[in-house]
Amino acid sequence: MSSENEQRLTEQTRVDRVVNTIEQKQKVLKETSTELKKDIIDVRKSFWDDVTVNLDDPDDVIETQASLKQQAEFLSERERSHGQQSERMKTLEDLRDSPYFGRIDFQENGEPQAEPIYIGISSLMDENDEDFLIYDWRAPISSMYYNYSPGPAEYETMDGTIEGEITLKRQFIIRNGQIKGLFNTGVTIGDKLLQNLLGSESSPQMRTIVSTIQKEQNKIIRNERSRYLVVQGVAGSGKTSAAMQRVAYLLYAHRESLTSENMVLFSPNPLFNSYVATVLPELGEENMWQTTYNEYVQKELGATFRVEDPFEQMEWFLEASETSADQYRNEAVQRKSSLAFKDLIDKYVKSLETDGIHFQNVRFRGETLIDKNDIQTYFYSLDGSISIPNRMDLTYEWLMQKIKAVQRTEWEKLWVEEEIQLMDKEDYLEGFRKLEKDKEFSGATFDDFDREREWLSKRVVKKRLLPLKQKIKKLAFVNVVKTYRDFYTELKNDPDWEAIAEATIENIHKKKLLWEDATAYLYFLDRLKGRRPLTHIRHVFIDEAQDYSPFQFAYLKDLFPQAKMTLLGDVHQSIYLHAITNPTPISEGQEEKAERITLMRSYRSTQPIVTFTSQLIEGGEEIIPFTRDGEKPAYIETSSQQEMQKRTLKLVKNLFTKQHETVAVICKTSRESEAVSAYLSEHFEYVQLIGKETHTYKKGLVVIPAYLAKGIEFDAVILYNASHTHYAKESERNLFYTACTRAMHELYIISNGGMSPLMKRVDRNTYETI
Ligand SMILES: Nc1ncnc2c1ncn2[C@@H]1O[C@H](COP(=O)(O)OP(=O)(O)OP(=O)(O)O)[C@@H](O)[C@H]1O
Repeated sequence: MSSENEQRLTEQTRVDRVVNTIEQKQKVLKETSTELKKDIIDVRKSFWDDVTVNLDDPDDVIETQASLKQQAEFLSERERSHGQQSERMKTLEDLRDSPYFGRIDFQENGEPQAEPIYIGISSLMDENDEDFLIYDWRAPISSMYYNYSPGPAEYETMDGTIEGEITLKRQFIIRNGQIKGLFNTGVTIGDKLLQNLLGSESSPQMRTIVSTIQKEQNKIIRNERSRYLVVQGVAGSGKTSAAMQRVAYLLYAHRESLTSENMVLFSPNPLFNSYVATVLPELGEENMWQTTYNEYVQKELGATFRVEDPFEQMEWFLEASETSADQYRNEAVQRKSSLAFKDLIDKYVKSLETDGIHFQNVRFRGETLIDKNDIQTYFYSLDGSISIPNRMDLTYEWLMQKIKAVQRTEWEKLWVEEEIQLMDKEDYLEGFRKLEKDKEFSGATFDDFDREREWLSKRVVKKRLLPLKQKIKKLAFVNVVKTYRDFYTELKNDPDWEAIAEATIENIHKKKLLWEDATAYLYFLDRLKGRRPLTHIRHVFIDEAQDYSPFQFAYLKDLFPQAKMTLLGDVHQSIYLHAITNPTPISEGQEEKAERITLMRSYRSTQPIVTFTSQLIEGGEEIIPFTRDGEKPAYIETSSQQEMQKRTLKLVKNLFTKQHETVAVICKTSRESEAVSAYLSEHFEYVQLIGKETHTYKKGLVVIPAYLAKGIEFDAVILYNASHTHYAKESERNLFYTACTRAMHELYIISNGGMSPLMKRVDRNTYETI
């Protein structure tokens, strides 16, 4: 038998043993889980039997509450354990299928021999719970698997650095408990496992990469030091993948103190959110709070304004002309995203410390209860050294006192009597019952009709005043919009700002806020009313961070003051107007305290595709393609819209004969996507048109605007209408590049008329013309 076969046999015997242990453990777990489940059902059934309910006097009520609480805690503790057992069961099931993917033999200095360390998605102890059969990929010792080739190696533990030598490094593909592939890696890693994975077809759901994490990516995943970790990585370099595995790593490494509730991920759009949502559950971890910056902004401001979203701004930009209105807006976007603009707001807010904040009348039933001028006078009578938000809180308390006084006089008014008359029977009865109960508790007697009336009147007033009190609590008595408008009225005096300020004021009048104004307004609002920072969040992940303006990033830093931040992006994929020529949070030198990691190796696309796409951008020659063969990208020129559509149709048909899972036709705008989708729908049963609200997509044909394709990937991409008139502007280069880099295996570029100037510097030998 060849030594290779021998190796395989020995390893398979070990796999069999491990699978056996897993099955044993599953059996035990199943038994305890069944018992626990039975327990839970019993507790639920007999819940009230074990609770002493006695409401006779206040002491009894407290005792009853305590007894209820105890019983509920007992139940939820059981349920939690049951939940954990189900999780473990699922992990064991995954391990049974594929127990591990790696092995290193490590000889610690001073030890007589090397110990084999097997690495999988979760740890597993042997039958006696003494030795590790599998180490979790996140365990300190496992870091060597990712960081070293055979030779000297070390890893960090709580007690210091352990040094030694790796004498063997082996990769496995195990499916269904059977070894399908086994590769020993030498000093130079010819990563066969990675080769294998990258060659496979795409999926509408992101995959985990734990078995093939690369050294550079591992630095991102296990980084513990930095307050701000900035990753600049070329398209397809595994930034998002690294971010997701980093979340899993942190949850494991700090499992005593960190849960998924302490983390948030900002994604570029809802589609992306669902694209990555399967990674953590696959790794046995819970998903964190996933949102988009737009979602956050809309939630905060949607009740006050119709806030434009970033995609609308993008559509405007893509179709913008040379008119002066468009030019002004372009200029406004650049200015309003800058930190200099934030400083202007700060300066204005400073002036508001002494004068200028507008307030609203506090009104009740159509009448002014407290005049806005009185509120303003009160506010500015407070000590000027107290911050504006704190003075707002004091004003709130003052207003509540006033409301209390109103409450005392209002109940005698006629409307209250009328409302009691109109009370429907249910309400009346409910009030009456409550009254009876109050009587019981207080021992009071309400024998006469008047006393009952008084009690009901007070209730009516209290109920009616509740919404007003709630509004006051939210500081609705501050007229933020008007105060903000004044800011622009002042700016208008500056000739440089006049046109922009005028246009903004007009929008504010219409209750409209453009995307470039949203952060500025939100920031202004917070400076006036104060916002409680989200201190429970300890890790913030910002994907596609190049799309955030310096102002937006500064806002997020204020919102999450206790958090470490991981920013992932690619300067060449900055597609938003504010970011194309200005610095972004991932540009060099933007965040002084940041640690930067640069990823230059691209994994997504075949070598010919990377060779092609890297010529589209400045400095692209430094991108290192992962060696994976494939067809050269193809350029197709047509002479009419109709022909372009027909050729696209033919291409799609042809691509699906090649067993691709996902084929995307990437258009420039949503309007174009709609038209292409309508055309293709005449010939295909299932065409998925992706819009800004789309949350998921399935395998098959996808038509998508380029700016929504950020972060995701497809087996084959057809870049639609890459004509010289359609992708004409230099400012669209990044969008063009982003679209092309979505392709994993095949890329086609189709145009109507001449080729886009953005392709002019691409070497003709690196693509086919068909
Ligand atoms: N170490 C790895 N092992 C296996 N696959 C990897 C690895 N790193 C990246 N990939 C694969 O490469 C592709 C691109 O990864 P990912 O989407 O994380 O890159 P990205 O840098 O976020 O890309 P972009 O900026 O272009 O959106 C994915 O299919 C991912 O699974």
